[in-house]
Amino acid sequence: MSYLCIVIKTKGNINSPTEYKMTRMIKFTKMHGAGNDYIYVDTTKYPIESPEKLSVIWSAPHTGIGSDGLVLIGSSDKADFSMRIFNADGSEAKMCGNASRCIGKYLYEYGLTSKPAVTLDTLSGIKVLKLHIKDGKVDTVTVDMGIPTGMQEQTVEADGRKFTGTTVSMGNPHLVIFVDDIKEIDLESIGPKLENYPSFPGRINVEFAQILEDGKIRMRVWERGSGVTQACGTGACATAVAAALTGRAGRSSDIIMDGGTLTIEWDEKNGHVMMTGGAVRVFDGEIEIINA
Ligand SMILES: N[C@@H](CCC[C@H](N)C(=O)O)C(=O)O
Repeated sequence: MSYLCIVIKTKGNINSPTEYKMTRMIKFTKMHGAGNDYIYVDTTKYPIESPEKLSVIWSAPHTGIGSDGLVLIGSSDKADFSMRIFNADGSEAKMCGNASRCIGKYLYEYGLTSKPAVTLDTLSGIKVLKLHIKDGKVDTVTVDMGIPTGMQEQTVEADGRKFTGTTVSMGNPHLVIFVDDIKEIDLESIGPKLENYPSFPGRINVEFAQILEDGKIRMRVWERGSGVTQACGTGACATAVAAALTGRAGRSSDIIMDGGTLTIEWDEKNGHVMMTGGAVRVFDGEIEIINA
């Protein structure tokens, strides 16, 4: 396991001894789910006051730790633990599929729980995580992502092209667009235009997807508040739902993203979407913040 110590001055002056007295070390863990990487902080031990600001500073690739955002693990009076998720631009989202699996691994492997099923309080309700354990480690996690809502056909225009997609909310909003050849899509150019499209005043996550010959689904994502990421758990669920609704796939799909594959099952009986995939701890670190 690697260990990293980074000092980032968020405010203050090297010549000011008073401000130096106000520094604090925060332990964090960098984790990824299918390449979607976040900085995880256990706020029961390391309370954080301005996560919106820290997410921007810490997520920066060259001057920070580098990540798609910041995830806070906390206590809850409604569930075993709580999760808050901040994008790299500091905006807070209601739900994060990849982070919920990583939290399952974090809680079990750092001894915060010994239960194979954990409840997680999120801004999008309580989620149940089922930990699949192999040789004492969390191998994969299945998350009950709840019932999708807001499914509607939506036509949008960007870079002189018209696209018709399906909106799906998995607690956070997604627009899923199926295309014949995903390689033709310039995501860096089209993504921000659709994220900020006038029809979506709260902005939106955008997925481009292609049905492959073997029935699996190749998907690339532009995430609201973080840009192109290697994977999006809620986006994978939204893609599977959109594919099933439009007759492109059945109720179970493998969604292949840039950083890995997630298996999504949309239960016909109760309408819940179940997401299964891996979670990886990259390294632990310590970072200094100056509260002045
Ligand atoms: N990567 C996430 C979703 C993170 C939040 C999203 N960018 C939003 O603003 O809604 C996932 O794995 O679900």
